[in-house]
Amino acid sequence: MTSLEVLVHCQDAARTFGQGAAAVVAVHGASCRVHAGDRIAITGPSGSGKSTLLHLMAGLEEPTSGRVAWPGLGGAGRDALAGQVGVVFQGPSLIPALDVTENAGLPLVLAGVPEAQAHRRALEALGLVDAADLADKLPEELSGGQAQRVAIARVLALGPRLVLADEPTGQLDRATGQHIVDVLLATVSEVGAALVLTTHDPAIAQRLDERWTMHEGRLLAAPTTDQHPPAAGQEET
Ligand SMILES: Nc1ncnc2c1ncn2[C@@H]1O[C@H](COP(=O)(O)OP(=O)(O)OP(=O)(O)O)[C@@H](O)[C@H]1O
Repeated sequence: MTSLEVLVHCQDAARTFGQGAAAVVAVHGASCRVHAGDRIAITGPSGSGKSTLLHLMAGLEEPTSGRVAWPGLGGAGRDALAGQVGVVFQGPSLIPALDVTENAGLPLVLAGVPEAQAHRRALEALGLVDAADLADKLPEELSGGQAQRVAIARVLALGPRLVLADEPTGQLDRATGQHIVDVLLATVSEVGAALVLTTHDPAIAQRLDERWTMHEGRLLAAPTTDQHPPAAGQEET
């Protein structure tokens, strides 16, 4: 369910990599808002700027011009985001030497949560993604889909208000990918977080309530007002 609380607000946010003749404008001034409870898919061809926009929303990249703010997450600065924004990456992202529970609890430990508490919250999050039986395994013992469920648990353990998933199904077969989207949709609802997910796969994009499109660094079809976005299938043209 969406609300009018704005978690992320991009105002003409642009990101250029490199300088001079070698400069690449990954994102031209993008303006958009993500509200509490939103479930948004960002689609677009390879190199169209989806990951870069997601990284701007996560505070992992700074805009080279324009502004990104997180009014519903404590303000304008990236420092306020710790624990409130979780990112699920496309590829393998688990630490090989740590078991599944240690991986899922690592961000909490790094944030200063006592180890016993981090362990308990990691186990709870693994339960949410139906991976409690994997708790003692090492990443090398997991399938791609299992590893991605653990990566989702690692984000959920933080108790985030916003989950940003960058091609979370990109390295999985279609059926496993659909299952991972099921898990993401169910768990963000359960913990009350908003979800923004990038994907090449139209079948996956259809599963979310809203679809935004990127083309050559430009964000198309992203509502920029505080109004509720139109329901799926009724987008403005
Ligand atoms: N760190 C970087 N340094 C230089 N160029 C970059 C960097 N990150 C992205 N780019 C460039 O910015 C453009 C947009 O890349 P981005 O990864 O955001 O696109 P994408 O739509 O997510 O692509 P894909 O679907 O293949 O992941 C590309 O031309 C890419 O090469």
